[in-house]
Amino acid sequence: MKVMKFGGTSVGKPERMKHIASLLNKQSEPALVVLSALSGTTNALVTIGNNIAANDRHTALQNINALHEHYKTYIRELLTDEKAYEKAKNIVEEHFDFLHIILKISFSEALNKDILAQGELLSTKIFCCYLDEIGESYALLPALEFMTIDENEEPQLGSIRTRLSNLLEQHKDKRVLVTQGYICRNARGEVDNLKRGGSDYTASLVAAAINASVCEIWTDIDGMHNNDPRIVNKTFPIEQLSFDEAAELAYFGAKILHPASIWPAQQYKIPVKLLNTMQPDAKGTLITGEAASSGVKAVAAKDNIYAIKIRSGRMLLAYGFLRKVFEVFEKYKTPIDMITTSEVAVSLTIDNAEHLKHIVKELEALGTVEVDENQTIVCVVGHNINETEEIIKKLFGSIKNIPIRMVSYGGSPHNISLLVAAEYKNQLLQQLNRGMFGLS
Ligand SMILES: Nc1ncnc2c1ncn2[C@@H]1O[C@H](COP(=O)(O)OP(=O)(O)O)[C@@H](O)[C@H]1O
Ligand SMILES: N[C@@H](CC(=O)OP(=O)(O)O)C(=O)O
Repeated sequence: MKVMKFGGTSVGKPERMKHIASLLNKQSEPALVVLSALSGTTNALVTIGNNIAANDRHTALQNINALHEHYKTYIRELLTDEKAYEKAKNIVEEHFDFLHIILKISFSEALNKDILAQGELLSTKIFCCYLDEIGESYALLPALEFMTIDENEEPQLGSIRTRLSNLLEQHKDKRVLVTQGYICRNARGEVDNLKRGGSDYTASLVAAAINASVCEIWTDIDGMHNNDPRIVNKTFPIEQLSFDEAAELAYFGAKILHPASIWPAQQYKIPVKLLNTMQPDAKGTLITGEAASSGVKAVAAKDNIYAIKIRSGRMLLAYGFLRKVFEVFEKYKTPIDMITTSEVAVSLTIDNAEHLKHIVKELEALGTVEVDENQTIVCVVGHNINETEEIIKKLFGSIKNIPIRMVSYGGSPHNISLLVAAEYKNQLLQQLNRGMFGLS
């Protein structure tokens, strides 16, 4: 059995949803289909949750009504068979009734998670109405019955495997199984989620749990490109990546893939394919254990980075200083991305500023602290690039006229990261495209 995950952009329009069904029809093996919410829905639900949290119920109601209209139009365009349409209409009404009820209840984080779950619940149920209409035999496997996370928000792969196997056993005769991405139950049994973009994570967890032949991530582009196509004009798809290379790119901003989705596939040796829903014959990107070639594969950028510099005379010839610095970040559960040190200063970066004030206050006990907001990490990724002199030369030749704030080299043989102020990001991506790939 294979896993096929379709993202928000692949289900965002009725004709695309129809296209998914036609793709399923061509599969030579059974498929477990993971769907995201229609594009824009989760953002809209986040806004509605924020409105309710701020007790602005009037705006929340307006936003709920606008989303409701979107779904009414969507199912009208998707379904022609009256029976399937009536079924979809009842589903849409049921979920929007729920949102209206929530408007009357006092806000809590648990309630917010219920709001956020509506997108994937709606998309999968509506898709199943379309499968009814075209006479496809399928089963809907509710993610809330098998996808669980523990008290540390880590997926419980063992119990996911057991529960999912039981559900699959009940539907052995079906060639199409549908489930929701993103949503899960937490250790308290409440509805929760795998964080924004988490449907990719669902797909790779599910693939690991059922030992799938492949985990296909279907989106609106023909694979992982060598540079960010939203910023750089001339980019091209990469045919093959190792899991390590893909992890670096996903973590450092290549939005096509959620960073957490790498480890389950890597650990259970499930190949991952990134494919284009609207161009299903395009090669896409294959991600497997080993890199098929060396050299630079791609450049990616991660925004909203905070650079923190701690300067202290006490570092001179002292040991234990970095431990004290790290302990502060550990205390506030804030991961560090990049780090560079000199004899009198440590510079590091974080992307989660939730506890920044407290972190700075505690670091001030160790030295003078400076924080620069609005920084971007640009990373260059490729198998063993650190060992290739020619690549290093090209890289540093490409960054002319751009003030580089930090460089991280050697942490992994596959990644060289540069920190720049956000205003230089686009220029740097373009210059690297020219310098590293000869594309302008
Ligand atoms: N290096 C990259 N290669 C391919 N796509 C990228 C890259 N960096 C950013 N993207 C963006 O990722 C988008 C796909 O991700 P996303 O919007 O999350 O899709 P989905 O809705 O299918 O989950 C593409 O449209 C593309 O603009
Ligand atoms: N709908 C969720 C989960 C998700 O993964 O979406 P997408 O596959 O469209 O990135 C979100 O927007 O965060």
